[in-house]
Amino acid sequence: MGISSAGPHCSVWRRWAQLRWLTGFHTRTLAPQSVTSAPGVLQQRKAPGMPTSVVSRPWGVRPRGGRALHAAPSSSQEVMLTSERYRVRRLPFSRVSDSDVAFFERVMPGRVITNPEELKPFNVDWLKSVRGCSKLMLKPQTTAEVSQILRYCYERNLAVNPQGGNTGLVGGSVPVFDEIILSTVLMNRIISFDKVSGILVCQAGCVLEKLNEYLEEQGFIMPLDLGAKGSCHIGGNVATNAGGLRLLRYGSLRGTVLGLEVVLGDGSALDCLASLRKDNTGYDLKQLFIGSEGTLGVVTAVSILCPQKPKAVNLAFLGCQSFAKVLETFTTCRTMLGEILSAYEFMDEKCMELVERHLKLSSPVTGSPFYVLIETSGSNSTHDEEKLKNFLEQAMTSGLVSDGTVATDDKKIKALWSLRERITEALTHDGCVYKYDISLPVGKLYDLVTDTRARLGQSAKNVVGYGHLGDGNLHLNITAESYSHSLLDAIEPFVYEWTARYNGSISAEHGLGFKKKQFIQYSKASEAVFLMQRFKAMLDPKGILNPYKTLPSGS
Ligand SMILES: O=C(O)CC[C@@H](O)C(=O)O
Ligand SMILES: [Zn+2]
Repeated sequence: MGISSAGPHCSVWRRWAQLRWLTGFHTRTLAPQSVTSAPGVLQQRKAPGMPTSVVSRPWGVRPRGGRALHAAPSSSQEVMLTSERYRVRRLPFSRVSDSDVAFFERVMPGRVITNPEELKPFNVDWLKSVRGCSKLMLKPQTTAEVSQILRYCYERNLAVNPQGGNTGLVGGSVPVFDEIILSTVLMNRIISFDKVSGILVCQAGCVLEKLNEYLEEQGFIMPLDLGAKGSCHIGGNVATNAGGLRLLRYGSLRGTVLGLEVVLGDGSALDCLASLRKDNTGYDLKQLFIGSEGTLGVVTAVSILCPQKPKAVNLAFLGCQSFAKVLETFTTCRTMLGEILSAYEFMDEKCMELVERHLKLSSPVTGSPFYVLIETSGSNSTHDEEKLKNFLEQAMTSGLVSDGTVATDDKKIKALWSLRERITEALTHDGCVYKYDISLPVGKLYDLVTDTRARLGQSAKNVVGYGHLGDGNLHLNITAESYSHSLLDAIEPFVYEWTARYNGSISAEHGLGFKKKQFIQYSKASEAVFLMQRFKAMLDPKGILNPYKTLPSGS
């Protein structure tokens, strides 16, 4: 449908959207996977058909009021061991002995996993791209237990891999060799919530979506939302400084996290669990742990500032004929929507093709090379709709947008969001995925996709670009039939050099983990990396915490 026939009036849009909904757009409702059992304890329930050992499946297995859906890709093929695929040498840590296992059994009886079958899913990342061979997983319930574990590991020189929901995309959440997996899965207690200040204090293993559900009941939401919400743990979110879909509105975790409790490499617990908006007493130590990917300490509890739940939410899903129009639409909507703009996401037509082909989702808006998803969240639906209507009128009459649909009801909003949120999942069905999570000046964002596509030609199956345009964050993804060193060599360091040329970041929100750590110098000066290494040596002198991650090896 062209701009002229749609007409610039909002009600026309909505009627037209409803028609589209009836004709082509499907939503699915899945059974809930998680339940709240005792007050304050958020538990996960095994979904039907799921192996007992897998209580969580990342990247949004399940929808709630949220818009996440569906399971991770399954592959019958064994994932290659990280140590075989990449040239990496095991550091001289001790190996877990029977007496170590006996010690842990005494500390946390019944919460010590040594069964190789049970350990399997926790040794492999969600993308099925890296695999460790840990022989031991521990499931502490309290900070005191985490302290006991780390004190012992420190004495014994045993390496530890802290693990939340295992939803990471850079190989940071699984062991590289035989590190002990320290899972936060049973640390899922809400400690307090203050309705006046909106400050939530909870243990690190609370699932993001469960926290959001808990808050919604009280008229609040989490300041963070991402596709993996159904499985990811808040401690893991903090450890990676996850960005997600609400960052444009509520800012990064560096602003919303007010306090942390962390256990250091020698087992000492650091209580910085403040619940204050303002606190200028000395250095802000919690910032060191936000985004440190479990290499400086294990986050055991989080204090976080939560916004009010918006009363009115609207979504517009629009087609644009060029990336220049995507940018101009952003400028226009920022000006015209102002304080109610809560998300501005973009995706190219390849993304939509893959979502349709692999997940059988059909978009109500087709025929454009680019799509944008604009969300407004406010407190007055009449006011918000009026603003959105004016913006849409402007965008359409000026030719910025060539097609589109709007949704105000919850079900349609979720279904539209899933077109964006499920791109990651669709990509995994397309073959082997090479992921790049890049920050760039917004005007350059799509040039990287175009240049990469031209460079790789037929050697890649698909090269797609999407992401959080409002945050200057591109998700460049390349798929191929199978993993190949030569394709990787064609992509890297090309993508990193390109990014550095424009002073971008080679990891906007996913962290460096195992896969990107060797490339840190493209985004950080050597003096900065050196200082990071000194922090690491000070806080984790034996280097037992998440070794082989974040900081470059061999330096
Ligand atoms: O899979 C990716 O590249 C991005 C995942 C996530 O950060 C998203 O924004 O959907
Ligand atoms: Zn993202």
